[in-house]
Amino acid sequence: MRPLPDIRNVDVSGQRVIIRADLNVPMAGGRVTDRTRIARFAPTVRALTDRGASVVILTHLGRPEGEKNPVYSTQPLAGVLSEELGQEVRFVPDCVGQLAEWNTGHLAEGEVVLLENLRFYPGEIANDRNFALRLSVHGDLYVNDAFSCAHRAHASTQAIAGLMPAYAGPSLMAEVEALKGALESPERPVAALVGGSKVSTKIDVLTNLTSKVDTLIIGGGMANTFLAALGHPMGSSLYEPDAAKVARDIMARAAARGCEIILPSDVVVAAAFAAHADNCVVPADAIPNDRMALDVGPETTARIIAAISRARTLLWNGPLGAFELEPFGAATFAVARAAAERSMAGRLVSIAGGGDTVAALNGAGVTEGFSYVSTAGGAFLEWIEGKALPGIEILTRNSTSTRVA
Ligand SMILES: Nc1ncnc2c1ncn2[C@@H]1O[C@H](COP(=O)(O)OP(=O)(O)OP(=O)(O)O)[C@@H](O)[C@H]1O
Ligand SMILES: O=C(O)[C@H](O)COP(=O)(O)O
Repeated sequence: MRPLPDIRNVDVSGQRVIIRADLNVPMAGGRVTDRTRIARFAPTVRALTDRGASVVILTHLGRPEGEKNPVYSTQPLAGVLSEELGQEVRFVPDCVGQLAEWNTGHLAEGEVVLLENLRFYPGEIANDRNFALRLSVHGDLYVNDAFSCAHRAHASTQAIAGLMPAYAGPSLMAEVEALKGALESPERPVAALVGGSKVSTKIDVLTNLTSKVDTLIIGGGMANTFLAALGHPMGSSLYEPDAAKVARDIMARAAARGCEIILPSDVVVAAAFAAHADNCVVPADAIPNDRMALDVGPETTARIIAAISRARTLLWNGPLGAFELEPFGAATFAVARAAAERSMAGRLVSIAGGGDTVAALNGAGVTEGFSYVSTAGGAFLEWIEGKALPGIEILTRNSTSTRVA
């Protein structure tokens, strides 16, 4: 990979710097429930304001599908970022157009503004050049500090970087360096644990992982999709019916390549997606019609812990269950504790990533026990897979980046 143009080598004094951050943090009831991504990003802003720049922050939050939806407003993030920075971060209730331009056009040195959710506009995900142009007028330089969005070719991660001097931010660079170091020649056997709910955007990654890892442990909504592909009834569980063929192909490839796949043999089912919902443990092939699988069961948890104790490297993205709802975090927390213990005993290199995955490790109180914790989930998986990430590729290709240095 060609070297990334580093914003730390640029004189930013008096410049308006646009930063693409990933402040897509877990939320509940309009409040931030895990601030890891915000806390990791704050030093990037501070380093720029200390050097005389004003800062315009771009981020998405959730998947509002191109429509303005107050549930996904970035406004609550401004307060949390202000606390982390120890400085006011002004929220601007749009990311393009007159109001946004007026705000970003009148920034004093050292001032910081956070714009409204980029994904309120369809042009963001469409990687639309015109939308990127409308974003680019907010500043003189562009910085991408969102490693966890680097797998997305969106207007704010790719198109904009072709329109103005573009640099990598310090936390993006730190993530790349850390993952390169940890994954260049991982100690074998390597186990990957993939769970969570973003089945359709992550399932394809598993195909290539079967040739990179020795054991593939599948949990969460991802596991439900595999169980459904095996023909098991899924009741009202979250799963992706359209991915059945891909799931079957992955299982066939894994068998051909000698990659062991671990799927749940028992699951915790509940009547509703709610904390303390009426629940019980059933075999994974016997989910009742009116129940949903919200966690893997105790037998599966023990099998996963045993598989991790045979591994020398663990790569983990996506919780095993709906961990944010009591008691459906039991498997995730037990596995997290077991992995952290082995890591601290020097028997395992444990690398985990993802917005909710990090929140789950924080919930289990074991983040410090992991060898490395990335903010990235999908991007982390694609990095392991060996794919070029568009948000990083464009920075290395962009010749305009040297103009201001
Ligand atoms: N069995 C399940 N049914 C429904 N939701 C589940 C289940 N298991 C896990 N989840 C949900 O998965 C979500 C997290 O998945 P996700 O793929 O977003 O992980 P992540 O670590 O945040 O990765 P990324 O950073 O890529 O988003 C949690 O909100 C959790 O409730
Ligand atoms: O949480 C993530 O992985 C990033 O913020 C990307 O979110 P997305 O999967 O909705 O693009």
